[in-house]
Amino acid sequence: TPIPELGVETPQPEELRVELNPISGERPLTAITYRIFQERDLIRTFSIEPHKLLSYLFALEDSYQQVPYHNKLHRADVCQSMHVLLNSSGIKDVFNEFEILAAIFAAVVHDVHHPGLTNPFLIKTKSDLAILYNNESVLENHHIAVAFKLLQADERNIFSNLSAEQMETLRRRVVDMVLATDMAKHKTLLADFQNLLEAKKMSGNDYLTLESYDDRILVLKNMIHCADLSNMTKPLDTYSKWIDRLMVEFWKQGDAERDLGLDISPMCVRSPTTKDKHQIGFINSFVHPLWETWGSLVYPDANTILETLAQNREWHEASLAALTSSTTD
Ligand SMILES: COc1ccc(-c2ccn(C[C@@H](O)CN3CCOCC3)n2)cc1OC1CCCC1
Repeated sequence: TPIPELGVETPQPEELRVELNPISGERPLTAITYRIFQERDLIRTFSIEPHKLLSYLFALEDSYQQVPYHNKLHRADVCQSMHVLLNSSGIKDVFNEFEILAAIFAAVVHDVHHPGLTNPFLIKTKSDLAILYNNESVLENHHIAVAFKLLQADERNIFSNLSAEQMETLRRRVVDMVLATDMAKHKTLLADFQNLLEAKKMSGNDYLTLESYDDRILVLKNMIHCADLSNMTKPLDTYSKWIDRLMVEFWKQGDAERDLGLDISPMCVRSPTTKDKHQIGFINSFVHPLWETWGSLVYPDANTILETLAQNREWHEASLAALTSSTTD
């Protein structure tokens, strides 16, 4: 039976549509994720009970701390970006529905209940989370634990119709992908990705064939990492809104560091040039190398993304030049 467009059968679709509209405004994560699950037919394929999916997504939306950037909007953004990346040319037929379920789920839970603080801050302040996770991928471990804890309630267990073995593999994939969003893993993750693509190029196949679990999850790890670092590849007006949110979050951490008599993290210093300088540095060090590698995998699908990334970097360089010239006048 086809899944009704609004998720549930109703004799008054118009009234329900009116009801649901404000939800998509207040509940962007639920609206986007539910739609993606529907479009990818995941609800039917895995016999997910719609009311359980809504309960779980509502719980995810409500399980967050009031932080300006790492909140449900960012999660919705990463989920939507993941949805698009999964359709990239050259890989759209590579992954099966189990991997797609795991990838969308990982994106939607990847930073649930984020405190708006960085791993280094949590570690140097000897926070409960750092003690609990022994300084190792502290936030990422927390997000995974919260995501699976929420699943334990029967009315939220969207995977109740998966076999034990299917659930075990899904959990493994989700843990692997969310842990891969830890920036501390970036260099290794990208190097492994580049080695894989080099090896595939040597094999001469003009399309990607991925046999082992390790190769397949390596591409998915880089995909969620790309989705997580996709703000800089978006049109400038969207990108600059993300920057403003993130800077408020980082400046608040900087204030906490000062109040605690700790060194203020470089990115958390309130100064007009901080924004541009660090964006340029972050794009050069992390974002461009990653997206350039992704672009070689899905060539030519990411060309527009790479052009937008270059334009955004130039915008920062121009505003930095304007700022520094005005201050030196
Ligand atoms: C719009 O600008 C940015 C947008 C995003 C990021 C950024 C940094 C790390 N990440 C990824 C983590 O948040 C991964 N999280 C951790 C917690 O666990 C889950 C996964 N994202 C950095 C950005 O700018 C830089 C920082 C200040 C200036 C340059």
